[in-house]
Amino acid sequence: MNTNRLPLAERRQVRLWTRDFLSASKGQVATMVVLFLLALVADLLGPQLLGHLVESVEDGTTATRVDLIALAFVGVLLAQTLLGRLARMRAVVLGEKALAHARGGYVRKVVGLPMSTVESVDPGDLLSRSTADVEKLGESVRFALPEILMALLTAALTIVAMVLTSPLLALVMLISLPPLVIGVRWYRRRAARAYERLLADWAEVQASMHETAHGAETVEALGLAERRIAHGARALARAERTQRHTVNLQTWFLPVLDLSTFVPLAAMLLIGGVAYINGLVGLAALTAMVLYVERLADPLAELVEWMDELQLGNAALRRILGVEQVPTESGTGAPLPEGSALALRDIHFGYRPGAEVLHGVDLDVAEGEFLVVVGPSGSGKSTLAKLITGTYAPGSGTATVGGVPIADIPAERLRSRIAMVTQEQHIFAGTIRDNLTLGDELDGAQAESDERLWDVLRAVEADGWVRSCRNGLDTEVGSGRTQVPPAVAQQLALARILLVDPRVLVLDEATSEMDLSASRRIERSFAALLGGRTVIAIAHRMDIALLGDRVLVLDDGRVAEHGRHDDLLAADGRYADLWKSWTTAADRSAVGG
Ligand SMILES: Nc1ncnc2c1ncn2[C@@H]1O[C@H](COP(=O)(O)OP(=O)(O)OP(=O)(O)O)[C@@H](O)[C@H]1O
Repeated sequence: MNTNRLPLAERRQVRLWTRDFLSASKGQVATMVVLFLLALVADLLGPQLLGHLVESVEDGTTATRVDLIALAFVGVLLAQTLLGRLARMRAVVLGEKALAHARGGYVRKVVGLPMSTVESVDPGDLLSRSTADVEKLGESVRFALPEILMALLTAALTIVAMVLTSPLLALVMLISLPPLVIGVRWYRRRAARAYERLLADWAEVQASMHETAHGAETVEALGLAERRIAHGARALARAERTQRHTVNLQTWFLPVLDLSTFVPLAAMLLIGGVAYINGLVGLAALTAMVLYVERLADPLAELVEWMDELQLGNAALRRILGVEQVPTESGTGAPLPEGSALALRDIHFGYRPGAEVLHGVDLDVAEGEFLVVVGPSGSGKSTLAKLITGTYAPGSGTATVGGVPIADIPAERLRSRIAMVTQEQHIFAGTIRDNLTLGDELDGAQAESDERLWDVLRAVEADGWVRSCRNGLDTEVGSGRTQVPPAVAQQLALARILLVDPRVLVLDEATSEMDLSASRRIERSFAALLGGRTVIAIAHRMDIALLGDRVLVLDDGRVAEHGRHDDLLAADGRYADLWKSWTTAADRSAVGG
């Protein structure tokens, strides 16, 4: 079982990301803040009007004046509601944009990770970062951010209004500062750690369930159900303990918060009363001040409530951005390969320490040569292919293309040099154009011209089919839309590779479904793809060997023989044995069939 976890982003990285995002959306942020401020100013006018009302009534006023103040109060209330709504809508839009930005970055990074990294990390960790964590971040930016912004602005403006109303009484508020500052600092540090642990614990729960579901057949066959249930229960228990811890932290913090809102209210009534009796403040100012203090309690409570969500979102963002720290490429300054000749020298490789799969492979493939690699199952053919395509770096020895070590070539540059063609022809939901240019979009390159797309479609002989579709290149395919026949799917996959135009092609399993006698069209499409390129075909069927210029025989991770088909047959060695047993089996199945 794999337990490698992706790293967590540094707090500094999260701050940088947030700053970059905010500065890229300056205009929207400014509009949102201004709307919030206007809503708050309207909100703060309320207590002032009520204060005047109280004072006017005490001084003896007319009904008209009371009506006017009441009308102004209603107007202010309406303006506040409208502006508040507009501001929140802006905040939600901005939040969605931030979320899309984070999610897009994560997906771009993950699809660019080397296969060796993807295979070596805990799948639950990888999965939960793109599902549960993105969801947590989403809740945080959609709901917590606007609320916190609103609460902060409310608190700040309320304090400003208090200072303007009565600087003397505003000083009373200082009483609540020490417990508040100490309490928040104490809580924030602990809560941040607890939430990070909580997300990691939930990722483990997800990993455990994923592994059990994924390996259901093995679990069933080996009678591992009880063990897997216990494994899941342990992961859940850990998550539950952490969750309890976070609740525990809150139970300590909330009373401190209550205290820091209750004490100033009591102090304001007391000191304000004394000040009023001594004529230091008027009744209007005192009424407004008491209302302001009471109002401060709400944003403070909101702040704490939503700060938890924000901490959770922050922890999620650290996990999402953490993937950025995984190196996608080795040396970026490697020189460009000259030509496409391959040279492997004394390659040793194993997936795990102490279990070597390739034991000193030497191989030269000339530019434009078509080499077929054959060998018994498990002899290391696919492993050799993965080293040539740079999926894995050799443990020792060197593998070069055009004189440059493959491991030193940055992944996106390597993709346009060496491509792997497999049997899988996935059609993505989208237009035919999207399906052809996938690789370009990932690399951020210029979109291909239609002319070029038709050229490659013609080369693989799929142009007729695309023309027969009503919308041509814009025909929607995949996921229940226009059906793509399997042969065309294969041709589109080959066209995709033609667009990337790699100099070296590694065919792994790609040829296993190829019917040499019947599927002439696919065969011709393949011919268009192979022409002029260096090709290494991993053959799981021996008759593919007939297509190559040369055959290499792998046996137990070593090169047993290499040469032309006829010469190897004449040599009557390992190749001749494989050929004989394959042709006999093929004859038998032909007779049987
Ligand atoms: N991802 C992996 N992790 C660990 N071991 C692996 C991995 N892939 C392959 N192996 C092991 O490496 C050895 C060589 O496997 P490889 O797939 O390269 O052989 P192959 O010749 O392509 O076999 P086949 O013809 O059956 O596909 C086998 O013992 C296999 O179990």
